[in-house]
Amino acid sequence: MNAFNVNEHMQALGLQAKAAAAQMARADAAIKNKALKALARRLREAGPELAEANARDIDRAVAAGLSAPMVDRLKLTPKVLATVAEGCEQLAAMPDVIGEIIGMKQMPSGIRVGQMRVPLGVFGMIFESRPNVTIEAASLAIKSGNAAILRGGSEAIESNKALAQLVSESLAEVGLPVDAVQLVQTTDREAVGRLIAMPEYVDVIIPRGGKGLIERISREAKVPVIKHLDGNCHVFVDDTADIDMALKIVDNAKTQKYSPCNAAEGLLVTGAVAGKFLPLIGQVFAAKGVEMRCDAAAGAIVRGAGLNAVDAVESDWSEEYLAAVISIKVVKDVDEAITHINRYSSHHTDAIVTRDHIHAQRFLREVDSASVMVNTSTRFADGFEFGLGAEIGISTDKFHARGPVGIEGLTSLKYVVLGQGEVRT
Ligand SMILES: NC(=O)C1=CN([C@@H]2O[C@H](COP(=O)(O)OP(=O)(O)OC[C@H]3O[C@@H](n4cnc5c(N)ncnc54)[C@H](OP(=O)(O)O)[C@@H]3O)[C@@H](O)[C@H]2O)C=CC1
Ligand SMILES: N[C@@H](CCC(=O)OP(=O)(O)O)C(=O)O
Repeated sequence: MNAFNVNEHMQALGLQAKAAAAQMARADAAIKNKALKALARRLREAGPELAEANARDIDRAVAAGLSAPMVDRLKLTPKVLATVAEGCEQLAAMPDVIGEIIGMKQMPSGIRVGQMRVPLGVFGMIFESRPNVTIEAASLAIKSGNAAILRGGSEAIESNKALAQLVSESLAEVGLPVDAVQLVQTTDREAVGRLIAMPEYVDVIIPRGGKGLIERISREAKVPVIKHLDGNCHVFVDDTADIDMALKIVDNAKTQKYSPCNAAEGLLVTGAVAGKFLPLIGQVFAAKGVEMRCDAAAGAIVRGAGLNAVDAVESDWSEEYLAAVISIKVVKDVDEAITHINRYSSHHTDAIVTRDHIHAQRFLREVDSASVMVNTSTRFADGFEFGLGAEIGISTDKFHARGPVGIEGLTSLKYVVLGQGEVRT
């Protein structure tokens, strides 16, 4: 048997994706929607092959000593499958934006100028070991008329192969090219190196992951990149905050799930309310086993309430724990909070809890993050929650797409010009 050749494999995926992209770009909206509904049906009716593939991934992850939240992220429970199936159906029900022409205006020369929404072409996506993302990316690729080459996390390879099979069957069922969504069949990271350096086939790369991934992409990518990076998200409790509301929000932002990029990793509290708020949230955290890494002022209050605190070091302010740990700092006012966030946050999502309209407005304008929130939890930074139907991920880039990326983020606008024989003088 021939040895698996990564280079040849990636070359083949690229070539096939390019051909499929042309067909997807002109595919009828009704056919794409039919494929999405077929995929939803297959996910709901998935047989033992999928469950067995997922069990193999989970067993391997447990044996390798992966943390509980990371193993959790791998699981294709009936609820996860129902949610992704529902996501496909919701996308099918959404209007098709491909081919839409907007802003048509008559110019003094007589020509009419507008913009048409078109797919990006082929996107390559590298993402974490969360198999539901395979379906979210596949369904968004179909709806937006793109072709996708997907490289999921190595811990999820078996589940991803089984899911990719369902996607292929759904595309084939409605007569769309099966190569519109392809999964990289190896966990060899050399494949990532190839995927990000094939400008002849790939129009854009969407990396979704932590710093190591991004360093490699920034060094080696030869195609445009929409970065979906780490989330060092903050909640700032202002001096006029409703304390009960702040408790609910901070608790949810930190503890509802520890592994997502939109979970809070830093808590900032103004000195005016720290004495009241920190003992209360400290009790909530202590009961849930959340380690509190505090600056001197916060530590004194937390310890004064009879709770444990760890002294924060400089690196804690930039840390994305993805675990039951939070950094806590007492700040003087909204200015210090904004300065701290702009210096240490990963520019993903940050929230203020306040009753002061001016402070809320300043936070929204001055915090330089993809999503800025008032009186709610950072956990809401999500395409589904923002009404996009589904999401490719949360872009921490400023260009092309920022924040949760849905259908429109996978498209661009080209100019269309309609004339009646006008020429330029
Ligand atoms: N902004 C967003 O939308 C999201 C961001 N994230 C972020 O992702 C991180 C958590 O996921 P985690 O699994 O730890 O992320 P990693 O960055 O470790 O892995 C993500 C993907 O990148 C690959 N990868 C990582 N490093 C390299 C490299 N040097 N060369 C080639 N491929 C590489 C991994 O492959 P392999 O399996 O081989 O390790 C995996 O497929 C957090 O920082 C989180 O915030 C997560 C979800 C959404
Ligand atoms: N938008 C998603 C975030 C997804 C996410 O960050 O995933 P992961 O880091 O793999 O746990 C949500 O809140 O559900």
